[in-house]
Amino acid sequence: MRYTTAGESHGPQLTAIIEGIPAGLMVSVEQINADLKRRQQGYGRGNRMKIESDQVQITSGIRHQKTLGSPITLQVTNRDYAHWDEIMSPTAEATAANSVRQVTKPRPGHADLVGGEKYQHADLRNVLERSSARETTMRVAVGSLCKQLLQAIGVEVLGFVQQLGTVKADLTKLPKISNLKALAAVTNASDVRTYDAAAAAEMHSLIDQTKKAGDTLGGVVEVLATGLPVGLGSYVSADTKLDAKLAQAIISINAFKGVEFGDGFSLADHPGSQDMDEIFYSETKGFYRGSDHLGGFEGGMTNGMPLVIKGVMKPIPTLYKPLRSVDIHTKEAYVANVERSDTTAVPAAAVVAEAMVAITLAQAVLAKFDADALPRLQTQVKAYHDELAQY
Ligand SMILES: Cc1cc2nc3c(=O)[nH]c(=O)nc-3n(C[C@H](O)[C@H](O)[C@H](O)COP(=O)(O)O)c2cc1C
Ligand SMILES: C=C(O[C@@H]1CC(C(=O)O)=C[C@@H](OP(=O)(O)O)[C@H]1O)C(=O)O
Repeated sequence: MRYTTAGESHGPQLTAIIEGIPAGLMVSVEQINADLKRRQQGYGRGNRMKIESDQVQITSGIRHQKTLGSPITLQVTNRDYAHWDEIMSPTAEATAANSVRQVTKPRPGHADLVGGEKYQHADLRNVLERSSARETTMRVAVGSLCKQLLQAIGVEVLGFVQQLGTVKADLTKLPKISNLKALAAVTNASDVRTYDAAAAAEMHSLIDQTKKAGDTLGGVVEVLATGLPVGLGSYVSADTKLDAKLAQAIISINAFKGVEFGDGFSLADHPGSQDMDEIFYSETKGFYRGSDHLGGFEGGMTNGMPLVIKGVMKPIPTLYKPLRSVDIHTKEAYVANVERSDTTAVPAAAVVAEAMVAITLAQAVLAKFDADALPRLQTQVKAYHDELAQY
């Protein structure tokens, strides 16, 4: 399964084309729209989210709510384009407004300067329009479809916020990972998308203070996945390791700078006797582990324990109290351009991370089992589970 997205942040629309989803999957458009809404919510976002109301349109690959096996096209309109058509029209000639409103003072931490140098753009708007995380809308739409496919074989995926700025959710309050539905109910009800109400209140006031100061915040998101078949991915070659592919998927999200599996960097704090997940066997469960310090991976393969992956998001680079920069035309020192911006987008990024994990897991499932038709895929997954139960 492969997909691509297209679209500029203030252009007419966003598009995704997905190829390789099996035929016969019932698709809920409501579920895709609900995930798009989850990505739009989140305390600390800027005014753009008041303008947009992301709704997917499906224009190919699905007939009477069921996938056909052919490429699926998803589209989301940018409502803000109505305010930008003179600046962003794909077809009209440039007007005087375009030269007056050129972006020439690159923002430190955004793609502006390097993108301008690399693509020879004199107007850095040509960079920021595509480097904007507006693009993650389509990843969430694709991820929502992938979650529906994964649910059809018993796999659930959920992303939430573990830390916002310096405020950390209390891990001892995390509901049981085996009950992702309960955790989803708690985190979806929170506008900072965390499970710890006391931490959520602190996150709110930190966001308020930071916004007042013209500054921005990053944080840590966590994604869990349950019900995964044992043995997705492989140890045999560097490019078959599924944990490596998941790390790439997380780091591909705008502003993500680090990734951890299970206990992650703190694995270094303990001797091996405390970090390995010991192996047990029972007639009913088969082989199982007593813990999940390694986040569900051994040898680049899923080991049947929940997948636990975390990613760190740096603070938003655009500051209302802008940082020092240099005008690319005059070479004079200035403060950077101020675009309308979020104070923090960690709650939204948790939904994007969930989508990226769902896409990567769906790709692994479709590489291992039948990818033509869902009923055959389901039969194969069941036969595989039955076979492993006899191992
Ligand atoms: C959901 C989401 C919303 C974001 N919103 C903004 C924003 O409003 N302003 C901004 O400067 N960066 C924002 N970012 C981060 C930039 O897109 C990102 O820093 C930029 O593309 C440069 O890429 P890099 O940080 O990965 O190097 C957002 C990121 C995400 C995931
Ligand atoms: C549009 C979205 O996020 C945008 C991501 C973003 C950036 O630089 O990444 C900058 C802002 O764009 P604008 O200047 O239009 O407000 C955010 O709003 C979105 O998430 O849908």
